[in-house]
Amino acid sequence: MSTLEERAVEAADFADERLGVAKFARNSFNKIFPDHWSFMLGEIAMYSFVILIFTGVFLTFFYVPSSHLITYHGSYAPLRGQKVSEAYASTLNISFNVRAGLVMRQIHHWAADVFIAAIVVHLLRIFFTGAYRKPRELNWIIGSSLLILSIVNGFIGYSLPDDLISGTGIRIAFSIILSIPVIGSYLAFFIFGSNFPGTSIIPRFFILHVLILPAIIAGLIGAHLAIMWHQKHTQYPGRGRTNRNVVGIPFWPAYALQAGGFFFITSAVIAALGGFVQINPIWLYGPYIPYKVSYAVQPDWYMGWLDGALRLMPSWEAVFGPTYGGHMIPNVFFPAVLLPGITFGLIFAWPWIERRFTKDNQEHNICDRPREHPVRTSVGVGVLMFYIVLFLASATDVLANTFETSLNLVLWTLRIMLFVLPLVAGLVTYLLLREIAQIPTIGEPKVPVEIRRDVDGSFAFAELSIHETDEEILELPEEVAYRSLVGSNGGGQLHHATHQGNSDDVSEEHGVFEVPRD
Ligand code: HEM
Ligand code: HEM
Repeated sequence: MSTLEERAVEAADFADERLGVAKFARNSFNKIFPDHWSFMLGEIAMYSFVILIFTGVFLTFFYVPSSHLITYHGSYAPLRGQKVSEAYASTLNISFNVRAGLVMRQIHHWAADVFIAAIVVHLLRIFFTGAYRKPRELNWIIGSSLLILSIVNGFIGYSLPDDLISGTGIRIAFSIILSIPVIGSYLAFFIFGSNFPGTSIIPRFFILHVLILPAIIAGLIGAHLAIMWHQKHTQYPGRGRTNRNVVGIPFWPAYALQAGGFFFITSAVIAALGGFVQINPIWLYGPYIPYKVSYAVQPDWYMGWLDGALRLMPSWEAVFGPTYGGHMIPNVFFPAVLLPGITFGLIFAWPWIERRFTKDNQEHNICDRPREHPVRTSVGVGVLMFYIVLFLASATDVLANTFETSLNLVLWTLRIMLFVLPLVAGLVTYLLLREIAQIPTIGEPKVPVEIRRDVDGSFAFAELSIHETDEEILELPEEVAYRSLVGSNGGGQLHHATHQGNSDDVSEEHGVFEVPRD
């Protein structure tokens, strides 16, 4: 052994004798992970969060969290001589004077958008495959909390530059908090430290954005992954997969290298977006001045549904009659407090709502195919459509301009679509899935077809039997050697065994292992 190897072995022995790391490492390295492209969605969210931390730390070196007004003398000529906040001036400084500052800002912003998009699609994957059912309800709850915290941190993040768009967003947030019955005005003054805009909100947002919320999010992601590791991932139905086993690739080296590679791919895509696609050019919007607002002001995409709800809400002001002292609930309360409350309340409660109807209290480690659950799938599609229409509604002014029509027409069209489209989408999905269920061959393995072309140019089709293909394509021998892990939890040694080949084993899938789930 070379000296370097000797040193490495000594270091490993040192750690093992004191911390018992060898057993832990062996158990972890041998852990079996089911594999499917849709399991990468959670990973994209995780990797984007890592990118957010790296780029965010860079930004903290230069960003100044202060609403204090100064006269701008920086390198962006059109704004010279204007009164702007230090926060705005420092973000301009990051964009124009700090080396790699603009690309870091843009990567941070793109990473935030990708992060939340990945979370939402990950949630949809979990929903449509029923992966939230027993025993994974706790991870569903932690995940839903992560979604809320990430949206809030995204909103706070893009409020930090204190430009005209973000300032408008903070003003809307102030009105929303004010609208909460009884406690609204106290809460708004507590959070803002004064009437709007005040000078406290930017520094307070800063500390929430760079420390408190990321720390909570990081802790919850840790818990989320630890629970997933302990419970073992679900797997899709397929050859050899049962509710009681785990079929997949070992953590080391296959899974870890695949995941590591995927981290670099995610980083590369986000870096390319940050490098080539402009996002949030705050110098074009100008500094925040409370009495100003501009055309085509849109928040980041994940706030679009709330903005759309605010726009679509009719101008009703609910007054709770004389019995309650004639208390008026401001209009914004319904779309901006009640709607998110109901939305997230339903998301949190979904596993239990479903259980109430299905009375299903069994453990489920095999994912559902969405088509096999027409009710759940069509409810999901209908609800998704509701939020897509709300999202579209955040662009009412742009839509009216694009289609050269009146804002009122766009507003009313979207109001009607908000209730009609989800019903239609849900119903069509339900009917289609019922119809698919009638197809006799549904769920059966696809039958391979051989196409032959004759010398005269005509084609002849012949169906091959599954048996034929198994033999011809996979070349399965009678006796197949397969490796399996013995011992519980995937913690045992890898060993070889001989196994009688049958259609239900997974041994012919290269590099794939099977272990008992418990
Ligand atoms: C859930 C995680 C996070 C999200 C969704 C997020 C999102 C955002 C967004 C959208 C912006 C506006 C960027 C722009 O166009 O200027 C921003 C700004 C900022 N973020 Fe984050 N961020 C996150 C985590 C972090 C972390 C962990 C740090 C630091 C440790 C950080 C530091 C900053 C700073 C200093 C700014 C202001 C500078 C600027 O706007 O360029 N962020 N963030
Ligand atoms: C910051 C946000 C999140 C991160 C970083 C994250 C990360 C992950 C990762 C890496 C996995 C394993 C791979 C996969 O199945 O995709 C996973 C699984 C899971 N996540 Fe998330 N997740 C987040 C948010 C959510 C949300 C919003 C929900 C649902 C409301 C959720 C529910 C679950 C569940 C139930 C599992 C287990 C899935 C299974 O075994 O099939 N997660 N998460």
